[in-house]
Amino acid sequence: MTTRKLLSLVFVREASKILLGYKKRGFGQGWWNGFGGKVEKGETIMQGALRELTEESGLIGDSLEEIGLLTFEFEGDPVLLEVHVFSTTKFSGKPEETEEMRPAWFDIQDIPFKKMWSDDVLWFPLMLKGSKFKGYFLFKGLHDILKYKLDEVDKIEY
Ligand SMILES: COc1nc(N)nc2c1ncn2[C@H]1C[C@H](O)[C@@H](COP(=O)(O)OP(=O)(O)OP(=O)(O)O)O1
Repeated sequence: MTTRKLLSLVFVREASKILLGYKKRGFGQGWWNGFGGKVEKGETIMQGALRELTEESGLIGDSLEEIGLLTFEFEGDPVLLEVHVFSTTKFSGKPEETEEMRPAWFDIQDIPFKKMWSDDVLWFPLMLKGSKFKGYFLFKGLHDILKYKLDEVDKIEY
């Protein structure tokens, strides 16, 4: 029987730059990603996204927009990851290194895809051009994508 784990993933944008965090520990350690994590009991996905953004980057987000819904399956693992992707250009504070993440701004022409999850190179172009998207990815191990489906959508519907 499969179960679903809810997670958030937040990207902060400014002009032609995007803020990524280098994951220092845990799932995705050693790779650059947005900021996010598990949605906790009693909080909405949006509340979880805002909390994780602050915990991992020191920034306080404002007006997060949900832009993507990604489902990840890992071969042999009955737990599906349902990752809700958010974007914002509105925030306060300064990015600071935390126990979990080291933030850095990247030009959108210079995103370090070789040091990121292998699905990112497939859906980032949709995010960067301002589209909303839904995707499913089946992984073998942590690197290889066996199959995937990715669609641009008008609206994120659950
Ligand atoms: C499998 O492909 C993935 N690609 C991308 N780009 N991001 C992913 C993928 N799988 C998971 N993620 C994101 C979703 C979350 O933002 C983080 C994982 O969060 P984590 O497991 O670290 O959650 P926390 O609540 O922060 O964990 P702690 O228990 O360490 O606090 O990666």
